[in-house]
Amino acid sequence: MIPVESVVPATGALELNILNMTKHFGDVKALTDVSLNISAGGFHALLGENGAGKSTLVKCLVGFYTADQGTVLVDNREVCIANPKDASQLGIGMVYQHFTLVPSMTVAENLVVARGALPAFINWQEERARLSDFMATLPFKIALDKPAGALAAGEKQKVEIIKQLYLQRRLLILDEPTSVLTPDEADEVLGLIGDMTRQKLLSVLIITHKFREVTAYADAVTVLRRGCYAGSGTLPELTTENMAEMMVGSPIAQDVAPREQRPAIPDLPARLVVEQLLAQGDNGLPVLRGVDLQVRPGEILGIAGVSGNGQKALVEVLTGQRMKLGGTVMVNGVPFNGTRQELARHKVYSLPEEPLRNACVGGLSVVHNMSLRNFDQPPLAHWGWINQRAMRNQAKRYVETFNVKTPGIDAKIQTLSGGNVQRAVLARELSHPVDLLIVANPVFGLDFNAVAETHARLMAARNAGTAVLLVSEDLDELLELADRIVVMSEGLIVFETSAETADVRELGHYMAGGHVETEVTQ
Ligand SMILES: Nc1ncnc2c1ncn2[C@@H]1O[C@H](COP(=O)(O)OP(=O)(O)OP(=O)(O)O)[C@@H](O)[C@H]1O
Repeated sequence: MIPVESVVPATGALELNILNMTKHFGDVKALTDVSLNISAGGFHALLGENGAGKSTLVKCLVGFYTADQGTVLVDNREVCIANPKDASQLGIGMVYQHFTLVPSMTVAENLVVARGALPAFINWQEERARLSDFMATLPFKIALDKPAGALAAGEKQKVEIIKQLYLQRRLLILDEPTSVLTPDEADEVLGLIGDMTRQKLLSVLIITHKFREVTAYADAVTVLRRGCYAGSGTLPELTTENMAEMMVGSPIAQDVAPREQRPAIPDLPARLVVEQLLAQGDNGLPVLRGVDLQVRPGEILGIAGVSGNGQKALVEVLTGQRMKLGGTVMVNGVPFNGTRQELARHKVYSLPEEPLRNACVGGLSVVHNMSLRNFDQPPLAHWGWINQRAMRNQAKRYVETFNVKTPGIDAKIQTLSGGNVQRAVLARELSHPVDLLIVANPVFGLDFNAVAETHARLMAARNAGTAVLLVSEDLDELLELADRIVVMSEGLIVFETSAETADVRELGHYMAGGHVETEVTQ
């Protein structure tokens, strides 16, 4: 085996082979004998259902986990990647779903610090000049002097990618990199990376659930199923159906009922009424600046907007996780502050963004997380006594109905794959009669079957009379599911349209910061 230092070549895309990689977590076999080849300059997609082992494979590759077995070849030479530093020395970098920037440092400082091994004295003039030259080679612009914490999610993700390019990576691993980007931003970023692969400057391994991205940018795919190699092939030869079939055996198409077949929205008073809502962000600056909206029973109100425009704070205020500074929130005609009692009384359920962080206790078991909403109520509790068996039975039912892949109901929820955490929270929040449902990016990280299932569940809830507030950065999702769409920009609702007659370009205009000074009507 060649020591890492002697393999590091100058620059240029690297060829990577993973041979027979196996990884266990206790009794869970997350990877079994998986092999994968990425050609130099290849744009390779790694596909698989939630829990198939994709993250485990790339984490083994970058030295975050140690595989139990397996060989990694870089440019046909065997290497040992014992930790992320080894991967970095080989020119292998990773962009995660979550951000790794230091919020209080500027973009320039983040880029320079990422280089590591800094001199005692940093000549900022030189660094700035070098960074400006580098930025001039990129098609998108980011203000180097802005603190990373002040950037919107899409911009942060661009900086994460810029950081990897600045570090002259030879293989870039992208783990669902476009989840927080608009389709245009995604095309911009993937287009740039695609150009670099064609020039043989970079090889790419991308994990994505979006077939559109695979067909538009990848030249090869490897598919995992239940931790095993399930197939591979090249594009454009492989169709979306071929890939879906490899992922699951046979694809399930669960279509959402077309708009015209939906029950009409009952003529009832609004269930959620928000007026002139004000709130501050974590940085003390206004984040909600007078939000007005209403949602009626049997209606889905879609909130469109580029992330970072107050949507997260709105969900937090409505679910009692952030204080409002002014305005009113009424549910079923009475003031509502999102306390646990009020949530239960008015049957308000929610799926916030990043459910592992915002809707779960990571170190608790699946069964306990699934009981967080009702552990102290019948049938799980009587006169203060918690019935463990009832709690376990509820969890087993949820796991089965929502097809949550977990080693068992006693596993810590933080050990489930991202998509399965999402399913577990959906199961908890959607298994009761729901009067008001507040969901933010509900299919983030879900595989295609789970997306169809989740959309069908949201639509079923709407058709059963639930008032649904759906925050989504995915316009297609909003156009498919919502009855009305409003656009949120800089903490305000700036535009409203019926989803049926919505004009995507007009929505895009307001999402990009265009304003209109008209009253929003219901
Ligand atoms: N740290 C861990 N401890 C225990 N089990 C784990 C751990 N990490 C992953 N697993 C298990 O390994 C399996 C593969 O998970 P992994 O996260 O690799 O899937 P994935 O394909 O990336 O899924 P997703 O699309 O949902 O992100 C799952 O059964 C998961 O529960």
